[in-house]
Amino acid sequence: SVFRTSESHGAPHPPGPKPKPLIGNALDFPTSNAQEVYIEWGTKYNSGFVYASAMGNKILILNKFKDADELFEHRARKYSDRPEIPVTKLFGWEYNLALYPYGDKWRFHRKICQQNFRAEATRDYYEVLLQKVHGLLSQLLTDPANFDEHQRMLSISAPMMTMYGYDVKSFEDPCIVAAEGGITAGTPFLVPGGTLINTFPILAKIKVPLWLPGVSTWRIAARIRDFSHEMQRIPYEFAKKAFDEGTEMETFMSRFFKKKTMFGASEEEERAFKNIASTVYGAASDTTISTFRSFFYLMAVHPEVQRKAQEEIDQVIGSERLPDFEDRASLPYTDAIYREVLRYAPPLPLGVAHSLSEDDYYKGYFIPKGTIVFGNIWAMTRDDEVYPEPHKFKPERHLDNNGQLCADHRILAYGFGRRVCVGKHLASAMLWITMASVLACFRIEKSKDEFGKEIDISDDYDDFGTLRHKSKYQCSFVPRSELVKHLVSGLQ
Ligand code: HEM
Repeated sequence: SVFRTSESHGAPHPPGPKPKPLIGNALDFPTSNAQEVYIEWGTKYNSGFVYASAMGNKILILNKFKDADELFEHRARKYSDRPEIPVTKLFGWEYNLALYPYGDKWRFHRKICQQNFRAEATRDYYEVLLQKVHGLLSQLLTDPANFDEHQRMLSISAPMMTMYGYDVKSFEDPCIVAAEGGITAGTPFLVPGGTLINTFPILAKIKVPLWLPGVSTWRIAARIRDFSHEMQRIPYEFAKKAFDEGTEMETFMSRFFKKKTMFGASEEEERAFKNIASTVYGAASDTTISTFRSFFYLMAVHPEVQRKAQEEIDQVIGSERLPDFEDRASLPYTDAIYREVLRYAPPLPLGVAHSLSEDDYYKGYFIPKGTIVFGNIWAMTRDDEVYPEPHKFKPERHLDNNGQLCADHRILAYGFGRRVCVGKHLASAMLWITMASVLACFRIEKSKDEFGKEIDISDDYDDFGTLRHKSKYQCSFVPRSELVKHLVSGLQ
C-alpha cells in the first residue's frame, strides 16, 4: 500500500495488499496457514517484508532473517514491545510475562528468568528431567500405542516438576484442568473481530463461541479468572508446603523459598517468581508437545536418519547404559536431528508477535508506532538461500565436513531479539535428552495394518492459527534389543 500519512513525512508504508475503504485489509488476513500466505504476499509484492492494516491493527511481516535481525536485534529498543490484550486483567492473566509490555516490570521478570534458565543453571534440573524421560521410556515399552498421550504427559509434567516439584500424573489433575480450562475458555476473547488471530499462541485454542445463547461474557470471564487463580495457587501452595516441611526437592520455587529464608525477599520478588512459574506451564507444554509429535513422525518416515543416529549412539554410549546430558557433545548427529526438527517444523511458525513502540523508517518505508510485527519463522527456515532443498528433512545440513555441529547456534524457532524464548536452554536440554534416549532404545517405525503392510503417514499438519501440530498418526516403538528391554524395564 502507498498510503501516506502526515507523520510519515511522505514515506510510504511497506508493500502489501491494497487496503479497501473502511475495512482496510480485513478480508485479506488469512485465518489458517498464515505463514504460507505471507510468503505469497512477499512474492507478489516482491519484497522481503510486507505490511497490511485493518480495524486499527497495523501488521508488518518479516519473511527474511536479515530484516528480522536488523529490526529485532539492532533496533531492539523499538521492536521489543508486545501488542496490548485488553482482557488480560479481566481474566487474571497478569502473571503471564510473555504478554508484558516492554518496560521495567518485564525487565524485572526477564532477569529472574535469565538467572534461573541460563545454560549453566539448567543443570540443576537435569536430574528431574532424566527421571521424567526415563518414565517415558518405560511407558513406550509397556504401552507404545498411546505414545502421544505419554509424550503429552511428559511435556506437561516436566515443567511442573522443575518449577514446583509438583508431580502431575493424570490429565485429570486439578491444576491441569484449571490451566487448560482457562486457556480454552479465554481464547475467544483475545480475537477482536478475528483480526488478531495470529498474535498469540494462546489464540490457537479457540473453542467456545461467546455468542452462544445464554452465555454471558462476565460469567465466562469470572470462570476464567477462577481457573487462572487455581492453576497458580495449587502448585504454589504445594511447593510452599513441601519447603516448610523440609521435604522439598531442588526446584525453581524451592530455590526462591530458600533464598527468602536466608536473606529475605521483597513482595515484588515473590510475586515475580510465582508469575514466572505460572507462565512456564503455558509457554513450555504446547511447544514441547508439538516438537515431539514432529520428531516421532520424522523418525518414522526417515529410517536412514534414525539408523545413523543409532550408530552414533551405540558407538559413543554402547548398549549397557542410557544417554546422559554429559554425552551431548559427543553426539553431534543427534544434536543435528534436534536442530533439524525445529527447522522443519517450528511449533510457532510466526513466533510470538512483537510490537513497535515508536515510529520507525526502514529502507525508505514508514512503519507507524503500534505496528504488530511478526518474524515469519516459517519463511526463514524455508529460505533456500540459507537451507538448500528446504522441504527435505536433512540433519546433515547442520554438520560441517568433519561431522561436527556448525557454529551457528541460532535456532529460529525460539524467536528474536530481547524477547527470544527465555526457556530455550531448558527446552533444548529437555528435547535433546528425550530424542537421544528414545533413539537409544527404540526403532520408531510406521505401524502395519492387518495384512502386514506399512501404514503411510502423510505430511499433514493442523494449524491452529499460530501453533502448528502434526496431525494424528500411528507409529510403532520397537525395542532395539533384549538388553534395551531389560535396561528400560529396570527403570521403574
Ligand atoms: C520447543 C520448545 C519451545 C519453543 C519452540 C519456544 C518458542 C518461543 C517463542 C517463538 C517465543 C517468542 C519469542 C519472540 O517474541 O520473538 C517464546 C517466548 C517465551 N518462552 Fe518459549 N519456546 C519453547 C519452550 C519454552 C520453555 C521450556 C520455556 C520455559 C522454561 C519457555 C518460556 C518462554 C517465555 C517465558 C517466553 C516469553 C519471553 C518474553 O516475552 O520475554 N519456552 N518461546
